[in-house]
Amino acid sequence: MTNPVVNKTAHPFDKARLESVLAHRFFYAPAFEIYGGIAGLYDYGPPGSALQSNIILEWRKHFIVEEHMLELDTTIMTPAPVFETSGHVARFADWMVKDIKTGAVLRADHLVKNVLSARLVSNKEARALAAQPQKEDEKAKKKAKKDKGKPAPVQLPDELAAEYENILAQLDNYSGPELGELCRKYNITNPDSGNEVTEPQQFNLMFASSIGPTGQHPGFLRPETAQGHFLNFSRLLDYNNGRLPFASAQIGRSFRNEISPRAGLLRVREFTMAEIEHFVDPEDKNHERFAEVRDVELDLLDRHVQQAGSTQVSRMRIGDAVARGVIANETLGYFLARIHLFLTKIGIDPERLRFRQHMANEMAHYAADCWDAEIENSYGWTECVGCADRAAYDLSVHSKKTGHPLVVRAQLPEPIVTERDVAEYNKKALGKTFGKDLATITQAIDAFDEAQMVKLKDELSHGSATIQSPDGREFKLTPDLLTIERKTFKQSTREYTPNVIEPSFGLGRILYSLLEHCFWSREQDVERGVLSLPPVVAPTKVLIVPLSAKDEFKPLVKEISLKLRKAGVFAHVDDSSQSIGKRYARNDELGTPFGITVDFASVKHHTATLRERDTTIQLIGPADDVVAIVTELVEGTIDWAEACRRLPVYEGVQAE
Ligand SMILES: Nc1ncnc2c1ncn2[C@@H]1O[C@H](COP(=O)(O)OP(=O)(O)OP(=O)(O)O)[C@@H](O)[C@H]1O
Repeated sequence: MTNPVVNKTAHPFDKARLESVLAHRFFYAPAFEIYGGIAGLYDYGPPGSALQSNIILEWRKHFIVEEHMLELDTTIMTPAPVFETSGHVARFADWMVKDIKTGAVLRADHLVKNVLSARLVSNKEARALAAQPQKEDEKAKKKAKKDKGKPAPVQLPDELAAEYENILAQLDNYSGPELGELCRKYNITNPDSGNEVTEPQQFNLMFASSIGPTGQHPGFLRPETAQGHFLNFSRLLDYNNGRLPFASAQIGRSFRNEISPRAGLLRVREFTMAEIEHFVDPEDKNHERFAEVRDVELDLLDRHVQQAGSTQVSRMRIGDAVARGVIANETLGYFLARIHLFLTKIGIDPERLRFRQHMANEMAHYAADCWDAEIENSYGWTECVGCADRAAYDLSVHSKKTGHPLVVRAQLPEPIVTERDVAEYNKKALGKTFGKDLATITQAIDAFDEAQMVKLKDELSHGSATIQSPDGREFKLTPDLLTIERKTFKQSTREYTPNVIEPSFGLGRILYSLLEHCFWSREQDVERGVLSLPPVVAPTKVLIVPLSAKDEFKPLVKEISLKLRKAGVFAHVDDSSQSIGKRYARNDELGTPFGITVDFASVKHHTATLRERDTTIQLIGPADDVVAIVTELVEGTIDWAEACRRLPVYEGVQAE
């Protein structure tokens, strides 16, 4: 028997139904609800927390354990100078506009996107309507009734629709003033009120605070975990025996004062991130394990395609994408492939996953290349993981600011021997002639390049030379004060600032997209929602269902529970008075992949039935075999088809 096929597309995805399941089963809910709630803050309930923990567990295995990454847990509260140096105080901002009458605040790029997308949808509807002969049948009447009060769709001229498509394809490439121009040019107003909006202004997204009772030390809640990695670079390097490349990893909370958080978990003000900083030699960005992922195929949307106004992806092997220069280097390509493998392993639909390259204006000025893993959900394509080659920016700025060298000293395989002219000073004579300007003179000469040194040597050989200090003063030098000698230098180490490749995951966005991708309704009953979460992330792996709460079932239920616990399988006993069918239905909504039923026959023969969530097929076997098989299913060492080969199908009816 192969894996039985389940028709998950029998009913179109029903978002309202999913939302009701998520609220009803308490996956997550608005925080502080009984105080009226605050936009962008959510609490996770038992299944949501367990799902997030399981995603994190898998993330740790897939990245930290598999790649020997150095795990960190750095502070959230950060003194202001850190973010002044990193550029966040000046630049970690979004463009916002205000409704000129109501004062309502909107994010400028989201406003343009929402209004133009809505106009394109309306245009499509109008064209479809114009192409159809007007029918007065029951269906048309019903639709007219449903649409009552809705504005009639508006058809756009072809060129205007094409302009809108082009703008939307490269929306992230516009600056604030350009977004303002778009609002004026295309008459974009606040959709809630119809009022005009102000010119875009920058709004910094960091939550400001102060550290200590005096208020003397301003601080911020971190908007990402990255700075904690950079500031600890020297210690990490030391921990790694001074060797590169290596990666640090951190899972923790970040905070962003988003302008108008909407779209549930997709745009919140406090969220969990999982970030990796992979430190690499700028002269060698090849990756030791690249061959392992060379054949992984990704849907890529490169910047040239977007800048030409298209969103057409190309499916490419990661090996080819790096070889053709579509992706800047092997290390970046390696991580894109590993991100793809992780997301699909936890249940993201590969057909709804793409990698979009940042356009020129969108990318930070220091970044060498940047790709976002975007997942399609009912809100559209959503960035869930950013993956950037940040070059040497972060380590360089912190090192410059603090004077602490954040560099690597690598032993060269062969020492480099060079010859150069250097100044030999007669410091006694120089001090006598120039007094406290001695240091100014020697520093100016030591900073000379080769050509300047040759010129100085030549002039001195003719009797005297005049040099200029950085503050513009001139000093006349003679051969008794200094000579220029040719010297040989041997360099056996190389000092450099590493480059950083940074994959940065937002767990809430991944978790929500996963819930959408896994949700469907049973063909025979639209009310019966199912979350087909893979066992690896499912909150509960096995539901144990005795026929009733009667004492006679208890010993076997206890025995099976204990054996599963010993095997490390998270199981839950439901001995409530509801029918078995209802108990299974509840657990289908919670995403529990397997059920073990204990009935009178089980007690008598020491057997149990094993039910699979998606197919609802039940197998029967000795209780110990069922425990062993379900353990393997949960660990992913066998699939359901293999379980069906090992145990006979149960033909009874008790469970559904
Ligand atoms: N407000 C938010 N709510 C939830 N997740 C977020 C939020 N902002 C960022 N993330 C997550 O953190 C990841 C890395 O953050 P990054 O700074 O690259 O996002 P961003 O480019 O600022 O996102 P956006 O453009 O959508 O605001 C994102 O890919 C996303 O998964």
